[in-house]
This record gives sequence, C-alpha cells and structure tokens, in this order.
Amino acid sequence: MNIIHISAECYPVAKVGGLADVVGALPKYQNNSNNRAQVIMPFYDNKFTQNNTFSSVFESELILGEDTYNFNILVLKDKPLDFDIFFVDVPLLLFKDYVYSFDDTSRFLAFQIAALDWLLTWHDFPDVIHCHDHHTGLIPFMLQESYKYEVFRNIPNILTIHNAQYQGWFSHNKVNLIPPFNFNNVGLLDWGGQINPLAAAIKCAWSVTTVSPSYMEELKSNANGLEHLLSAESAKCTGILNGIDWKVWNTETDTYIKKQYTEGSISAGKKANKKYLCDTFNLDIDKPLFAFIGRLVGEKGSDLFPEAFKNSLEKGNANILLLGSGNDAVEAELEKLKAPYKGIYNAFIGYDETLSHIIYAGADFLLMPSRVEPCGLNQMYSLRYGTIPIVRSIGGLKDTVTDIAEKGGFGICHKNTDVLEINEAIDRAVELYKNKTIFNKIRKQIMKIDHSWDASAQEYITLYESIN
Ligand SMILES: Nc1ncnc2c1ncn2[C@@H]1O[C@H](COP(=O)(O)OP(=O)(O)O[C@H]2O[C@H](CO)[C@@H](O)[C@H](O)[C@H]2O)[C@@H](O)[C@H]1O
Repeated sequence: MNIIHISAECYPVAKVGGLADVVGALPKYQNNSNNRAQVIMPFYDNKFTQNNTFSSVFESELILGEDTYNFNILVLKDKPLDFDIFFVDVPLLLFKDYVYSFDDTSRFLAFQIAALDWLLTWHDFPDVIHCHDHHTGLIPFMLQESYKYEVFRNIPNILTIHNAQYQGWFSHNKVNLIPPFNFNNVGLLDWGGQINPLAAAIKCAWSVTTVSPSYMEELKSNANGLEHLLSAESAKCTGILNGIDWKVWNTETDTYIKKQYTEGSISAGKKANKKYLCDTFNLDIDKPLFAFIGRLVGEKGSDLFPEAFKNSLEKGNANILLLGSGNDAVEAELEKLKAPYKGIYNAFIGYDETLSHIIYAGADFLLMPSRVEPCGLNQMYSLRYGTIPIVRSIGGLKDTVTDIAEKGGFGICHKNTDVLEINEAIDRAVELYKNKTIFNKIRKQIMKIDHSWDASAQEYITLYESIN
C-alpha cells in the first residue's frame, strides 16, 4: 500500500510540537515489505534546510484566487531519513524562518494545492492520503469537491486530529482561493459562519482519527465548538494512541544526553544527567527535580505555574526546572521567580531539543497538569527515561499513566487542573522520593513500558485497509 502523509511539521525537518514527532516517526514504522509511507511537507527556511542540499523533481505554477505562484517539489540529495520526504517550495509564501504565524491561510492553502497538483502528475496514485491537523484540512474537501481533482475521488483519505483547539478559521470572503468546486456544497466548508478547515475535513474525510481513545470521547463534549459535529460524525471516528520513536528516544543510544543508561544502570545514568542539570542551572542535587517541558499555553495549564511553583518552592524541599516558551505574561512571571528561588528553581525560556532530552534523562518527575491533552508524548518520553510523570488525568494522559495508589500504578495523577491539586501532587511526589526502595523500583518499572510505534502504526494500516 502506498501511503502519503501530508503535514505542516515533520521531525527532524521542522518541529514546533508533537505533530512533528508523530509525522517523523509513523512513516518509519509503516514502511515494510508491504507498505511504503512517504511524507509531503512545506519547505521552510530553517536549520535543516540550510544544512542539507535539495534537488527539484517538479516545477509548476499554482493558482490562488487571482494570483499565480511558482512552486517546486524538492527532494533531499542525501537520504538522512528512513522514509521518502518531499518538500513543497512556494518561495513567496512558505519559505519563512517560522512554521506558523498569525495569518497562514494563503500559505497553507498554497501548500495543499501544490501537493495535490503534483500528485495529479503521478503515474500511480497513492492508495491512501493521510492528512494531519487543520493545515491540511482542506485536502479532503478538495478531493471530494474541486473539479480539478475529480480523478482522486476514489482515493481514501483520512484526517488525524492532533489538536482540535486550532482549526484554521478564515472568512468566506476568501472562498475564491479554493480551486473551483460545486458551490451548492459550500456548506461543507462552513462551521459557525466561517470557513473552518478542520470542520471541513471532519465532514469530508473518509475516516477521522484522534491521537488517543479518551480524547476522542472528550471531543464530543469539549472540542472548541466542534462538539456536535464530532458527535454526528462519530461513526467514522476512532482514537489511536500515538507511539514514540524508540530509534530517537532511547537512553542507550541518545547522543544528546550526558550519560547513556539502561534499566540496569539507571541510578548512575540519571544521576549524571541530573548533576549536569544542577550544575548548569544552579539547582540542589539532593532535592527531587521536577521538570516541565512544553508550550506555555492555557491547554498545558501553564498560567497556573507561577503560583503553583511558588507554593511548592516555599516549602524548600524540591527543585523545579522549566523549558518552554509561549504566553508573554507567563514567561515574565516565570522569569521573576528566578531571583527569590535561586538554587532550587530555574527556567529556560525558549526551544532547545538537546536540553529537552537531558531533562527527560536527569529529572526525577515530569509535570503535565494539562487542561487538554490529545495524547501527550512527553509523559511517554519521561517513562522511557525513568522519570515519573505527574499528570492531570485527561485525554492521552489518562490512557497512559496509572496512579501509584492503584495496583501496578507508576505515576502521580490528579483530577483537575488547579493550583491546589498541582501542589498536592508535588507533595505526594516528594514523599515518594524519600522512599528510595519504591522510588527506584518504579523508575525501573516505567522504563520497560512499551509505547513504541509498532502496534499503533499497524492500527493505522488496518484502518486504511478497512476504507480501501
Ligand atoms: N521548549 C521546548 N524545547 C524543546 N522541546 C520542546 C519544547 N516544547 C515542547 N517540546 C517538545 O515538543 C513535543 C511536545 O509534544 P506534545 O505531544 O506533548 O505536545 P503538543 O501539544 O505540541 O502536541 C499535540 O500533538 C501531539 C501529537 O499528536 C499530541 O501528543 C499532543 O497531545 C497534542 O497537544 C515533545 O517532543 C517535547 O519534548
């Protein structure tokens, strides 16, 4: 089966968050003697594109409303990845030093049109087109409705929702940017009076998946306005839990971390990484180290961090280290905590892939008090690195972390995203840290939990076969 993934992000080419990790891993695990998975993504101006060389395999023009843009399809000259990847280069629109900005309508529409225009020239069409998030959400609509793409009508397409909070809304004034279609069906584009690419994809895709079973259920009552649509379309919706890429996230081979380790050498390995973090960020090696890694946005509960961190740090029995960026006011509050809690608190405001690996390896606990968490990869990386997750039981966090109070439990769970519960969870973790026998036993236990992609990649294949 020939599978085409179309996405705005793909690790290691361009990563803003978990979408990149998934699209950078899933095709690797789908590629085998029966299946070939390939990726199409935009060509951005970033470190990866600056450090690699590309050649053009196709050149043409695309029409976006009244305007015409040149585009190229590029491939990598060397093959550093485990799957084929194609880059849509629309120099005037996509080639920027960022992935997302506040108005991406033309950029991502051009991307989607160029990708489909190029597919039209293929000798053998793909067996399935797999779209990810709203940036590719107009593809299922165009495949079904645009006259130009009529030859694709029988190709099954699926949409994976990694995050339903972002939907790519734009005004009906821009409807002429979409290649001509039967205007009687313009309603398929609409949700709440605007063009809503995510809603259009939910309506038109042959199948819709989310990245965990619990999130699929939760979306029916909390989907940023799409609740009724998701309930109505529930017959074609499934939750498939993300995996993690064990080729990248492996404590035995990870070249980013300061000391590699296995379950057998976990104590020495984690200690060396913790020491590096404590030396670098001026923290106390004798106290448990709590970490947060991620986007500082409401979904992650980050607006509660300043108060929650302050309360826990006041007790003087824990270190907190944060790596992330996002909301300006939250960033400023987090910076302010540095002076009063010098020696037990620090924050790196920014994005740093290497540091994130060292934190997963060196921290004792990882905080994830998310309000919304479609799957969450951080808790799975932390399990793999022997770092005990502290999570709010929601979405994928609920599906992957069991509280230590339950039989076989290995994490710390709380019900709500509020300051009190975050502080109580940290207190429980401080107590657990004191009991070294149980703490060490759990660290070894969690490293063995299998969240590799093998099973989930196969679940997607089974789904593609069922709609083919
Ligand atoms: N400042 C920083 N520096 C370095 N690395 C950083 C970083 N901030 C974040 N990261 C990394 O980005 C990734 C974040 O992944 P998540 O799945 O937790 O969240 P995200 O909300 O982006 O993804 C969405 O899509 C994914 C994939 O489907 C879902 O798991 C998730 O629930 C959903 O919200 C991890 O690899 C993390 O280490």
